[in-house]
Amino acid sequence: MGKLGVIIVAAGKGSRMGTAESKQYLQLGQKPILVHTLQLFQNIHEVNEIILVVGGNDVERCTGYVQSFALSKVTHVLAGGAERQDSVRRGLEALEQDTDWVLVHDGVRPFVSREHVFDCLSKAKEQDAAVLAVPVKDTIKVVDSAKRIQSTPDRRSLWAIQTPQAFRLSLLREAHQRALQDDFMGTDDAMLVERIGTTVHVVEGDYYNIKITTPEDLPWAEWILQNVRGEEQQ
Ligand SMILES: Nc1ccn([C@@H]2O[C@H](COP(=O)(O)OP(=O)(O)OP(=O)(O)O)[C@@H](O)[C@H]2O)c(=O)n1
Ligand SMILES: C[C@](O)(CO)[C@H](O)COP(=O)(O)O
Repeated sequence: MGKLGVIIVAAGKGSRMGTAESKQYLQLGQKPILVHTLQLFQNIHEVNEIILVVGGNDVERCTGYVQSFALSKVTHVLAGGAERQDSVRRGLEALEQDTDWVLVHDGVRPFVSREHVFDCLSKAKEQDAAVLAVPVKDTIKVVDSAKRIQSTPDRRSLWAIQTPQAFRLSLLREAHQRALQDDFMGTDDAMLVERIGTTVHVVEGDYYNIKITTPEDLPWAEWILQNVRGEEQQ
């Protein structure tokens, strides 16, 4: 079976949301967005440990959440880094030594379904590395800096990548170490694993697993909470 650790990254500034309060602390229903996400993983029996990575000024507030929402699996509340990748790396350093598998998940994706978390983890246990994703619905163009279309990739090969991303822990640690050595910065963990030559497998998720990013995501998030995922989150 092997021990399972989860890293929740929530140290971003939320600049695209544009609110005074960073988006992970905005209320969704009765609780901050980040608390919904944490409760989801707290309630998965197979999870042994959760590392929560937050902004340097938010460690105290989040330690308070751990107490008040009885998030007993959160063993560390750490300050993150300048980029998401730096925050994940700090989380990796904190995981217990005997951890075998790790899920990395965005603190601002509160609607991943339990079923898809298990699907992703199962695939990683077979193949070492797996991520949730959905097929893109739009036609995607490659556009240059002068806003001229350069090409149109075949949509059948395009997937929008989500989290969680699941890995054998030793593999993800190596991938982060190599990225650090090479001064490589990626926008997700899969990229770091891909570049060291390991295949990452895609597991189909669903379109409700949004990353709350811009203001129009907020009413959509409230709707998903009320109509789709409300029961699961309590
Ligand atoms: N230095 C960073 C940057 C991002 N994140 C986290 O990574 C996740 C996905 O990032 P994104 O949605 O881009 O969040 P922000 O960086 O906060 O948003 P923005 O780019 O609009 O500033 C979020 O949970 C965010 O808090 C992090 O832990 N550390
Ligand atoms: C990891 C991620 O959520 C997968 O879609 C995404 O890459 C995070 O990117 P961002 O630049 O931090 O929004």
